Amino acid sequence: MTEILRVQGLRKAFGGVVVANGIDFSLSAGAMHCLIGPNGAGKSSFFRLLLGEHAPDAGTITFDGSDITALRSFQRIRRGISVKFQVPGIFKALSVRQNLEVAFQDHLHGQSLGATIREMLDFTDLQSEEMTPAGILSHGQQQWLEIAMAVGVEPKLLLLDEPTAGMSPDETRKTGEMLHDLNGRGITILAVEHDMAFVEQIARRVTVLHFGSIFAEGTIAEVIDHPGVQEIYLGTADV
Ligand SMILES: Nc1ncnc2c1ncn2[C@@H]1O[C@H](COP(=O)(O)OP(=O)(O)OP(=O)(O)O)[C@@H](O)[C@H]1O
Repeated sequence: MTEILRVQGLRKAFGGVVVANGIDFSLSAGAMHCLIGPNGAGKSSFFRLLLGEHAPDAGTITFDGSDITALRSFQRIRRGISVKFQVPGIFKALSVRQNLEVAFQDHLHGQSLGATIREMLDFTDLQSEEMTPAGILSHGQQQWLEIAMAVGVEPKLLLLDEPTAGMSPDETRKTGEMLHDLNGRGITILAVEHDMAFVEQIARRVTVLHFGSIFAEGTIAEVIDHPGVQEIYLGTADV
């Protein structure tokens, strides 16, 4: 399979805190992959490095065949990387439709803008909430709106930081189905997730990050069976 992402020797420290300690990581195009690890392992920082919000101290990031290490965030987004962070990025006072318009305004215009908004309203089951202020949607609906804002621009790679945090079991299951749908449309997905049932629902392969380093990688069964993985969650393992 074609490789869509390759990270080599990625390193970043904030003073004495090393958030990425020489990460080597790759993703095949079409993958659905989860990144797990204890709190503070560096998962969100890794996303911020991929998106260009943090400049690495060392290492390279190759995306879709090009070295993007020196590119700024907006340039990476234009090349097809989209992200949904943990902190809600919706405008609560604006309607669902206005949120989608804001998210797509740099990429889509006229008929294609209208068509994509309709498609995303259908995809998220938010058709009847089109004019509802986003702030009064349920927590799950707000998360889906944000996913729609991230995917309407047709990314090649979608990064999701804890997409199911705070969701009910039903909302979590539905989110898993949505991600399978997106993956079926050809979008490569990399998700940070704590909920192992959800990881099992969506991921074919899993990478475990610990103290900014890759600790283990494999299928879910391989990772769960890994002797050190249980220990790092209990806080007793060294890298
Ligand atoms: N801008 C920053 N300046 C200083 N320290 C930072 C910065 N960003 C992150 N850190 C620290 O780096 C470490 C990794 O943080 P990060 O948020 O990447 O971990 P995480 O694996 O996503 O954690 P969680 O699962 O709790 O979200 C933490 O100790 C955090 O406090």
